[in-house]
Amino acid sequence: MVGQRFVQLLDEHPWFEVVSIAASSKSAGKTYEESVQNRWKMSGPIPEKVKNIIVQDAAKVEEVAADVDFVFCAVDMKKDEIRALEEAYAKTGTPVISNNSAHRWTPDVPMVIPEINPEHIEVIAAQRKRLGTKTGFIAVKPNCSIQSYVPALNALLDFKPTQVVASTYQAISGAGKNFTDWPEMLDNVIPYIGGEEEKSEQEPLRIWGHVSGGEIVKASSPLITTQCIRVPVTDGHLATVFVSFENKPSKEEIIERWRQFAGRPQELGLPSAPKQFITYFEEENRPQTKLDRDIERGMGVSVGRLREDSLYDYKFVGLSHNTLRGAAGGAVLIAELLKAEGYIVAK
Ligand SMILES: N[C@@H](CC=O)C(=O)O
Repeated sequence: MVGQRFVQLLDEHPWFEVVSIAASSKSAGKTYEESVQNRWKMSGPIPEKVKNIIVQDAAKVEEVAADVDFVFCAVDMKKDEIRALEEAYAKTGTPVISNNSAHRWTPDVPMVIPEINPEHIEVIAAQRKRLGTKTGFIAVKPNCSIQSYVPALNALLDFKPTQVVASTYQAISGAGKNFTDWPEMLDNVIPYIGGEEEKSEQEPLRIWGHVSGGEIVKASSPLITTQCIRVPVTDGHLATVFVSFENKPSKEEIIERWRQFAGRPQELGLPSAPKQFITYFEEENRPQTKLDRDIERGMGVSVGRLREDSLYDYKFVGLSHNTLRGAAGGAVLIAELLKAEGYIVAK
């Protein structure tokens, strides 16, 4: 599903053109249209420009890499196989922008939300040395769920958040499914998503870490605990968040920080960057998954229901589109940042 989102987002992209699509040997040799037959899950049609591309075998690394300036990677394989595949591409001198979790904790691989930690891409120099390449590297995006609460907390880091409790209400597209292939989700809630709570608690700390000695050193605070729940919606991960601070801000200060928050993508005017990264809703019944997930073409984050709490300092609700900002769109934005900063160049 993320692969399909990439294809959809890259159609008409002002900087990037899809020239090659690679998959397992099972799909190799078919046209892209044949390979996704009956499995196309996007709302629009398959873009004309890619329909007749002959799918290559992703395992034939040298062959695929010869045709491209960089690759996006979203695959369903074992983690050690993904690590090896991505490193093999990087070693051919090809940048890899990955949606997979395999390299999220490799010390010299940057895991980036471009508005939050663009400076982590500096670590690429050390990674290139280790991989023995002047031009290749791997950069990854974090898990989709954290985008529904990390941007809102990031805007408040000056007030030193100490404790965070987040519960995520995650769409079924996060599991690569729709209601046709997952009927069990109709009229149902499943209180378990394998590995999700660990990712949701740990990945924000890596995003808030810093580069030192050619590695990313993760932050030690705030303490984060999460519960991740699968809910019957197609797209959009919503989070309810409780937070306490060392220096408690006023409600007005928080809303002002959210409204003002912009980062490197906005400064550089990157094509996929939302103009307004965080939108605060005053209405007490917003953000709503269905109404607000597409804000800023699915690349913005919505927040609402900010109020004082009886146990923590504040509570609020956050929402982001999991396959746009949280997956393919987030990866395209990373690639745009890396191109603008000179890390991705035409071969
Ligand atoms: N692991 C996530 C993927 C993001 O959409 C999930 O299962 O929802």
